[in-house]
Parts: sequence; structure tokens; C-alpha cells
Amino acid sequence: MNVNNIQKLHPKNRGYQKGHPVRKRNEGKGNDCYCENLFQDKEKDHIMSSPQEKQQSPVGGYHNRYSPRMIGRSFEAVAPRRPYGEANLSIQGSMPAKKERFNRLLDGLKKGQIQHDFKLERAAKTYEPIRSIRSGAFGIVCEAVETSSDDKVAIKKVIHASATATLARRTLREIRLLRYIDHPNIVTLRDIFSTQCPLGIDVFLVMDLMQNNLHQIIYGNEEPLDEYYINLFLGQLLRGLEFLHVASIAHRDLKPSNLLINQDGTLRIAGFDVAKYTDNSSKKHDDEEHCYYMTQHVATLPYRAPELLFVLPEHSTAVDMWAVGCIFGEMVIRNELLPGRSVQGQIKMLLTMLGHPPQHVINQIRCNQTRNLIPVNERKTNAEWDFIMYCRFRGDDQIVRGHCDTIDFVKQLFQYDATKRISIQDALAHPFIQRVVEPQGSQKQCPFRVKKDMMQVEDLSHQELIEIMKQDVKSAENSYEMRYIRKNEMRSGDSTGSTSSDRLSADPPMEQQEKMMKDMATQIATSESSSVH
Ligand SMILES: Nc1ncnc2c1ncn2[C@@H]1O[C@H](COP(=O)(O)OP(=O)(O)OP(=O)(O)O)[C@@H](O)[C@H]1O
Repeated sequence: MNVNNIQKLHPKNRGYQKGHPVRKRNEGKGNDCYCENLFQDKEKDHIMSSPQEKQQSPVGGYHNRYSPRMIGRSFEAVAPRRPYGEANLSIQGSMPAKKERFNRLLDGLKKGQIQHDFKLERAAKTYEPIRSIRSGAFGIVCEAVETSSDDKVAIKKVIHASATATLARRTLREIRLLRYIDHPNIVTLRDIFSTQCPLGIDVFLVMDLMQNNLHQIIYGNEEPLDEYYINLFLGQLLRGLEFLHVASIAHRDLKPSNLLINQDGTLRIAGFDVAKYTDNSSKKHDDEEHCYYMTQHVATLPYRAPELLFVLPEHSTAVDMWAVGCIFGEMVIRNELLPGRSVQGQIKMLLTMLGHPPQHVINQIRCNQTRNLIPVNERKTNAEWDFIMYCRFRGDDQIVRGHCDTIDFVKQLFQYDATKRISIQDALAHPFIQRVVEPQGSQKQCPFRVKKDMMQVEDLSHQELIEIMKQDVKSAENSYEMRYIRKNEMRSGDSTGSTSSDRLSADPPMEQQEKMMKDMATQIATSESSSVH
């Protein structure tokens, strides 16, 4: 495969060739996101030492891998991206006297907006919203303070959560997945409550606040992500996924903005609204799913596995492993690896970059329109990962090119055939991961009731979803109160260490679990076939 084709394909490079303005190395700095702190030392070091000094340095490390020629060429050509978080609204330079007044005005407007967006009713005594973090298609997220403890939290508001079956199912999936999970690499849900709205209920999920997400980390700093951090984040992502995949739960929307990162480098997976228990035979909502994947907002397209793009009959936890490959690649090359902007564009991108899928995969595509996108007589070569993953911006061939086990790892993640794609267990045992990720002991299992609850979600009608969601919110409110009482008990001396969620999630023995899951799957299958006839 010709590398130039790959580079031309990328929207940013297309823009550059058409004469987009380019930014010089130190322009556009000053985004006050935390990743600057995280990488401060490296950056200072980088600024202090000239390229020549770095080349002459006897230590073979991060800086040594830059050649002066590379630095000159790459940074002139590439405009550093703005961070994903808040826009920088402060005015610099021209009107210093008015700046303060303008900022005060903006602050007032922002405060008004957040009070309007987060009318917490009963919970207003418990949480005080401070600033907006993000507003998306389905919900808005703000930073808040829990007034009793002064803890900082993030509150996600799912607007009109009960208005449609899809929204209700998305909300219920997130609630049911997160409420009994306590894992170092999965976002912590602290509380749930709801308020009335004209179309039913708005649901609020209160989580521990994380300072940043991986998107901000990748693009919010001028320097490429250090190899140390790439490996640190990759290792934690795989650990979080192992916990889910062993329980047959697929996240299905992994992307850098759903990987939250704290100042100490802890990564937690978030955004579980399309997560699914994948080990049952329910096909009841295939049409709804199909429609969702064809219309879902474009930001997640670059991470979407071929079985979702081609709408193949089965998909499972393998979709997440494809996304892991995309995220790993993005951390290395500091660009989306497969940056399609429409479903068709994404499919074409895959075909051009990775070659054609094997014939047996093409044969499984039910939709003629999709199948017609794959030209019959054209090139079918395999992807040249050496070139794709080579980061010309960092002039750094150590991460990928230098190691064939890295290339092998990437190849195994980007298998078109989901059944041949590397599993999470094999990924963790892969020589590349063994080489770069600190080994950890075995981890605890996902509580049985999470699997059970997730399985049920897929089988509910809109009305049932609303009822169950209301029940879940109510019981979560009660268990939050229990946790709250428990926390106070522990503070006042009782320190057995078990939380109310631990007590609620005591698991039956493994054989009993398997039997219960099988019984439920049979029940679902029976109710489906009786509703068809
Ligand atoms: N606990 C948290 N701490 C800090 N920020 C958070 C937290 N949870 C979510 N966010 C921020 O809000 C954004 C959206 O969160 P989330 O993915 O849960 O919402 P969403 O509506 O599913 O969005 P999307 O559809 O883009 O995935 C995240 O990318 C992150 O920046």
C-alpha cells in the first residue's frame, strides 16, 4: 500500500494540501487543561534542550528519537488541535480594560445556563452544580459539589430519559451496569435520581469527578503522548475491558472521550449507554439496533468495528477490541486512524486502508447497498501497519516499527472477521502487552446481578422500560441513602469495610449463576417466538 494514499485520505492532510493555514510550533498554547501538568516535566525538558542537544544525549530515550529535520518539517505542516473541552473564551491583548467585565458577564451567563439545565429539585440540597463539562445529543454533564462532604462529582443529566424506547433502554443500560460495579478502571456511580419533565422524566447519574478524558490528553498538549503514558492507558483500558468481557458485557462505544483520566494517570471507562450483555440469543431489538447504528452521530464512526458497519448478524465483545486498536493507533499517531465521516465513508476508509474483507465476511452482509460498496475487481491487499502506525510527526519509529510484536498485536486487533479478532484474555497475554504493561494480579469478577440485570434490559417494551427505570431509580435512591448512612457509620468507628452495594450484590455459586442465566435466556427466546406466532 502506498503511504501517500493513506496520508492523503486523512481529512487534515487533505486540508493541508489545499492550503489550510498552518500553525507554528509554539502557537495556540495556553490551554489550561490538566494534561499540561501531567506532562509538564517532559515538556519543560523538551523546551530547555535544543534538538541538537537531544540528539547528542547519550541516553536513548523519548527526546533522542526526534531528529531536528523531523521536528522542523512535521510541526510546520501540522496545526495542533484545540482541546476537546471548554473553548477558551478569554480575550487576549486588544481590550485589557474590558476583559474583566466581559469575563464577569460570561460567568453570569454560564451560571444562569447551568441553573436552568440542572434544576435538581429534591437533590438541590445535596448537590451544587458548578460548571458545565459537556452537552451532547442525549445528555449534559456538569461538575458539581456534594455539599455534605465537599466531594467533587460529575452529574450527567439524561434529558427526557423516558420519552422513547431507545432513550429509556440507553439510560437503563447505564444504570444497571454501573450501580453494582466497583472497579478501578470503570467510572464510579455514586447516586441516581430523577425529576419530572414535560415528556416524562429526566434522569441524573452522579459519578466521581474525573479531571479529563483521553481525547483531551491526546490533543490538548503540543507534544505527542509519551510512550510511557500510551502503555499506562492501554494497560488500564484492557484491565477494565477484561472485567466487562469476562462477564460477556460489551461496551460498544469505546472512544477516547469515553476514557476518563485523572491527574494521577488513572483511567476509567465511561459512557455505558449502549453497553450490552452479549451472551444471549435475543434478536428482538435488531431492527432498533440497526437503525441506531446507521443514524448514530458520526463522532463514534472512526472506532466502529466492521461487523457493526456491515450490520452483520452477530456482534459481541469483539467490537471493543477493534476500538482498542483504533484508540491505540490514535495515541501513537495523534490522529484518528480511520477518520470516516459517514457510514459509507467509513466503509470506504476501511477498504482503502485495510484492504478488502475476506469473502466469507462479505457473504454475510445482508444489505445489498452495503455489499455494493465493496468493488469486486479491485485491490485486496492487506494493511501495511508499519506505515499506518508510523508517527511521522514524532519521527519516532521505536513504538511501532522497531518491534514486530507491536505490529502483530495491531494486526490481531484489526481482523475483519470478529471471530478471528484477538480476545481480551489473549490481548493481555500477548508479548507486546507483556512487554509494555505492568503485570497485575487476577481481578475480582463482575457481580452476577449486573449480568442478570443487563440481560433483562434487552427484552423490555417501552412501557416496561419506563416502569423498570422508575423502580431502579427509586431503589438506587434508597441504596444511596444506605451507603450514605454506612459511610457515616464508618466515619464514627464501625469499619468492617463492606459497603451496602457489596451486601446487595452477594453472588450465588457459579453453577447456580449459569443455570439462572440459561433459564432467563430460554424464557426470553420463548417469549420472542410466542410474540412472533
Ligand atoms: N465522571 C465524569 N467526570 C468527568 N467528566 C465526565 C464524567 N462522565 C462524563 N464526563 C464527560 O462527559 C462526556 C460525555 O459523557 P458520556 O459519554 O457519559 O455521555 P454521552 O451522552 O454518552 O456522550 P457520547 O454520546 O458522546 O458518548 C465525556 O466525554 C466526559 O468528557
